[in-house]
Amino acid sequence: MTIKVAPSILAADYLNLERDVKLVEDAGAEMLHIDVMDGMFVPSISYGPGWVKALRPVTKMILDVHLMVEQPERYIDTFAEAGADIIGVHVEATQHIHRALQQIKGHGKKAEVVINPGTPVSAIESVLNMVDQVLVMTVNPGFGGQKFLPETLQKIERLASLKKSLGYDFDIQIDGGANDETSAMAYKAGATVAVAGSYVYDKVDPAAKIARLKEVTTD
Ligand SMILES: O=C(CO)[C@H](O)[C@H](O)COP(=O)(O)O
Repeated sequence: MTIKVAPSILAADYLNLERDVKLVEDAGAEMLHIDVMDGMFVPSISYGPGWVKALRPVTKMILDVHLMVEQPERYIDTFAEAGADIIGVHVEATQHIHRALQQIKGHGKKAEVVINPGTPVSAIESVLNMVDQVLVMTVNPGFGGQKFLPETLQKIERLASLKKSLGYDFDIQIDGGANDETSAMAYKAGATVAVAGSYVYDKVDPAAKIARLKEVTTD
């Protein structure tokens, strides 16, 4: 067993996106992480469903769409139709998290709930039975290249323990500041997927970085 790797295109070269996507796919990444930011829920603005639609035919990787937007239920249908496989919604961004997750599942897509560093696991306990993935933000969302917050490890441990005791089957994903050291710690705590942006794409040899993430998390 190793951690699954989800490179974030936030750190890729947008003018050579197809090349950067194929590079990580060939290196064994299982998912492609697409950070959608609305300039409201988070300060940055990134991309919309057109990007998902453009990416769908160029890769077989799972398209993992992380909606960092206010009232994400307004956009779930559009991203599902664009070709997302997993759609993630923040519990902090909607008054109706249960309905938003139902909406995702209604499209036959995998449903993900996301919590910010300041949000406790208790805020999502009542929906854990209906999700395919829980994303624990390991930085405050909005920007790539931040430092991993080690206090989030306790939440990963708590989720792993709930998953075991309640017999659930969701993935536990980390996002923010993932590198070989922090991914190894998160894997030990129970994380099963690492989103990695700047670690994979910022310097030379993304393929070697992915291999390294797998190496440090091999049981
Ligand atoms: O969700 C995000 C930002 O809100 C990014 O996916 C995340 O920050 C990954 O970037 P890095 O690996 O460079 O920290």
